[in-house]
Amino acid sequence: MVKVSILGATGVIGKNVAFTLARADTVDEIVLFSRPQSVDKAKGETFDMYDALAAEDIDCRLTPSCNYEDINDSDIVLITAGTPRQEGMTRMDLAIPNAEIVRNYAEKIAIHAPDSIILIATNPVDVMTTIALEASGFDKTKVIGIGNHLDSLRLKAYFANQININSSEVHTRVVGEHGDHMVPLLSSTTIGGIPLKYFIQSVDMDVPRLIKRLRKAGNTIISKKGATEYGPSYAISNLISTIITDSHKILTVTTYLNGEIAGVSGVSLGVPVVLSKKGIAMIVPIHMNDYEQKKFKDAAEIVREATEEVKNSFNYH
Ligand SMILES: NC(=O)c1ccc[n+]([C@@H]2O[C@H](COP(=O)([O-])OP(=O)(O)OC[C@H]3O[C@@H](n4cnc5c(N)ncnc54)[C@H](O)[C@@H]3O)[C@@H](O)[C@H]2O)c1
Repeated sequence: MVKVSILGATGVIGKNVAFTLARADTVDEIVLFSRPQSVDKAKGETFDMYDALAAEDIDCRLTPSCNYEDINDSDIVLITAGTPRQEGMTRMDLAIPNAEIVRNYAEKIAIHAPDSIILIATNPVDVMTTIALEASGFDKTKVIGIGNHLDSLRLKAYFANQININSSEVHTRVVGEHGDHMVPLLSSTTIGGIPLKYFIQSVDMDVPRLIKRLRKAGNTIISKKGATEYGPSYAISNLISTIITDSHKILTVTTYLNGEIAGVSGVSLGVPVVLSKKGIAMIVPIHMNDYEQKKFKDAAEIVREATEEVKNSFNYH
């Protein structure tokens, strides 16, 4: 029996993750948790999803709820509740109000689903990962932010499209902050097993332009359709399926660092990890060139400052 609860399930990301996960048919129950004022909407979402699942003969239980008891015994609890980013806003503009929501939910998860793995999508996700870690009191291997997984998927797709090859041939990662200070690891990117620096000598590829596009990807989508939807939802359900199936894939997520990468400590950042049904089985020791390492450390300082600012704001309430 595999149970996943989604806190913020009536939102764009929450409901899309619920539907994507249900369709993947790897979960027995999904709790669509919302505030009392939104629970009727959560009910409507489940009715609509059941109709779609009937067409595919999928028997996944969908539980709309505003009652914390319903998240009891969840294997994974995903937090997507929060204010979404509007055009022109940085993820940091959302930090303080969203931290209150994440802190409250993390405390409730610790009471009702103490053996679960917590996933956080709410932005700024690197800051929220530390907030959830401290509020839940969980081991750091069990509190995971949806950091740079989506950024890494985007970059992989850009490279593949640019040279018209299957995306499975591209191995690339984005680490650091999920935001303006993301660090694409070009030095360790390979295409068909060949390091990028050799590959770009024989194909026409404007890498700086691709990186610029990557940094603006979220804002570009928000400016054109109001919200990011399919990309983050598929990235999140992909992470959940990797954990549930214990498939030990290496994916890039946000985790609290204790000096494992570039000596960075006391802050949550996106790094590649091995994911198992226990959470983070291992942080993968990445090699960065001097430029990437400097940018990674810069990102660490920026996220650390924002995390401190958010934590200090708690004292005023
Ligand atoms: N990490 C990523 O890759 C990524 C990608 C996309 C979105 N996000 C983030 O995920 C979050 C949700 O995005 P969305 O597009 O689904 O937003 P949305 O506005 O569609 O949904 C937000 C949800 O949070 C709930 N909510 C709002 N205020 C609340 C409060 N005070 N207490 C409890 N619940 C509250 C709403 O009812 C709704 O269910 C945002 O913070 C967004 O920035 C992260």
